[in-house]
Amino acid sequence: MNIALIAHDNKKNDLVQFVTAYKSTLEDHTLFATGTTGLRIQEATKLNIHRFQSGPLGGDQQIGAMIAENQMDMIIFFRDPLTAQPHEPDVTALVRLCDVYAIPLATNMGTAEILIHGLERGDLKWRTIIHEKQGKENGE
Ligand SMILES: O=C(CO)COP(=O)(O)O
Repeated sequence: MNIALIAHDNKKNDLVQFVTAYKSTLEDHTLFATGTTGLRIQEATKLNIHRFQSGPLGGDQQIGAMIAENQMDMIIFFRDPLTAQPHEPDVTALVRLCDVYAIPLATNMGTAEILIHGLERGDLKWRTIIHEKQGKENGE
């Protein structure tokens, strides 16, 4: 599965802690992140992560583009609900695209726990079917 990891500044420590706790699950997947979040996670866990631009510089939009191509299977995005973000429209657009494409999205640790356990027990297998269907439509 392709999984995106994103956290606003006040939530980065929480996400690093979360990814460290579930490293053995997450290392079986292809991980993506916005710039600073990805760096923090890489430094702490040594996981292999494809890093996009920092959020305010377009990282959320780059992840959104992958969603629009149906190439992102799950998003863990620890948002900071108490701090205004200069790129709030990008954040809103990312969340919206998750709804457009029915992509599982956790915006806090409580939901992220549930998504990870769902991932571990195969609840996201339907995404593989979507990818296979998409491949057939593209003649692959
Ligand atoms: O701002 C972000 C998400 O909206 C996260 O970006 P960084 O990971 O670069 O801090």
